Amino acid sequence: MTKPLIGVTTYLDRARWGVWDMPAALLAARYPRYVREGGGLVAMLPPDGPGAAAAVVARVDALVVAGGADVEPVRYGAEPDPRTGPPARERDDWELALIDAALASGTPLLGVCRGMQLLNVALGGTLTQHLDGHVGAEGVMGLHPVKPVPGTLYASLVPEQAEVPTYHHQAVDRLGAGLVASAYAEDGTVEAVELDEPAWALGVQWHPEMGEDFRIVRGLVRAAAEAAVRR
Ligand SMILES: NCCCC(=O)O
Repeated sequence: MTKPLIGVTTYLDRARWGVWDMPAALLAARYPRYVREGGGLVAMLPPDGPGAAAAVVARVDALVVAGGADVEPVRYGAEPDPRTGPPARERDDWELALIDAALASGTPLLGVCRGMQLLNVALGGTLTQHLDGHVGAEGVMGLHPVKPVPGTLYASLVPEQAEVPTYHHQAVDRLGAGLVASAYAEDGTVEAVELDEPAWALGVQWHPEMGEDFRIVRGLVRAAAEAAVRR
């Protein structure tokens, strides 16, 4: 059977390589490795006009919304806190359109860090613009335990408390419509969200691509294969 094709969003940032010094679509190589370890094929999805999102989603079997810049606060009705980073408007527009298209079409979706926050914002939720004292909030990747909520999709994939690699200074505040929290950190930070109806849409606040636990991405790829059969 053909492996499911997993679309992964990218940064758009200035980069230098060889004689080149210019804007580039960037994706940490950990993401393709993670998707391949999960059993999927990778398609990188650099920002495009939001009007292309539905056609792109129709051609992939699942979507990973990768980590990155802070979501522009106006997207969730907030004034920017001085500690919020500069906006990545083109990327926000593109990824919000991809998330809308994935949810509308039942395409399985995994949001990683920024991707989880964007999933929450896409559904009308809000973010805390800066966390004090949370592991990973002071500019250094850290590890902390995450506890699953029994009965959730996340708990079906990772039933036990797990140490996760984490790097973020923002977090989910008010949950978006139809989302439930499916894992928490010890300090009460929401660490995973998912839809409360039968659909494969999961967001995790940490960076699973930085670790060696592939249960989440294997779940995504299984769901992608099932969704491909239904199409
Ligand atoms: N806000 C973008 C995701 C990373 C962070 O919260 O630092």
